[in-house]
Amino acid sequence: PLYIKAPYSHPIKSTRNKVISQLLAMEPSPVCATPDTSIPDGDLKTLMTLCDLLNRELLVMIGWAKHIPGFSALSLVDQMALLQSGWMEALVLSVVSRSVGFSEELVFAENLRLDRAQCRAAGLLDLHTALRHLLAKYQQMNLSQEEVVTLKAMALANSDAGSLESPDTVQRFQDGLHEALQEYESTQNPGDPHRAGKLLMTLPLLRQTANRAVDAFSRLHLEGHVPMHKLFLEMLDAKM
Ligand SMILES: CC(=O)c1ccc(Oc2ccc(O)c(C(C)(C)C)c2)cc1
Repeated sequence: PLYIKAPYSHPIKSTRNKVISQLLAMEPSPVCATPDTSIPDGDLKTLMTLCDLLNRELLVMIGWAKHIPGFSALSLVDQMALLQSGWMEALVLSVVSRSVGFSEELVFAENLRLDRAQCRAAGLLDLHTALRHLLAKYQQMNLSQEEVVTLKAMALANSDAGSLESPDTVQRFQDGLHEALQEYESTQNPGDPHRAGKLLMTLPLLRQTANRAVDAFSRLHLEGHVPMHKLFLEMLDAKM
């Protein structure tokens, strides 16, 4: 196990938690922005770069979900239903967890960080405001990487997709993640018996923030100035 100087000089306890170890192992490395150098710098270029980034993040997420313990036990129909309803929450949680170390910016990618003014210039002020509100909450909580990956999986599992083929199997999927979180917190944060509950109580604001992001993109799409990828539009439609 890795030994680093913790405050009380205990070695970092490697989590025996199989589910969380699997989530950590399968966490995809952050997607990088790939600006199209043929487009001159400007707000439209920023938007198109972000759109391309999001499209690749969606593809990565679909591959990631299969590795969440319990997800593959679902029918393909239910797997797609959870992805279509939970994708925005999972992506929002990713960008928020990447941005916690920054006071003003959103870290969409390591090579694409936008502050409030840049977001406003690109027509994303609503998005920036909504994300920073959620970010403030998570900044206070000082989330571990284990907690981030577990919350992302829970956001997908708990995304309240309509018309599931097998609600019982989804419930068991949720229960497995909940049990993993409980076990993790009881061993890693015994000093705060409410920690697991506090994390679950951030999910309503995550849901609200994701819905605000969906609204912002729907407005952007209706304005029609910026091309959007087909997959993104399909996933956006699934949220309407
Ligand atoms: C024009 C267009 O389609 C578009 C514009 C901005 C945009 O910005 C984002 C990029 C990645 C990303 O992960 C997120 C969320 C965190 C909000 C999901 C937003 C995405 C798509």
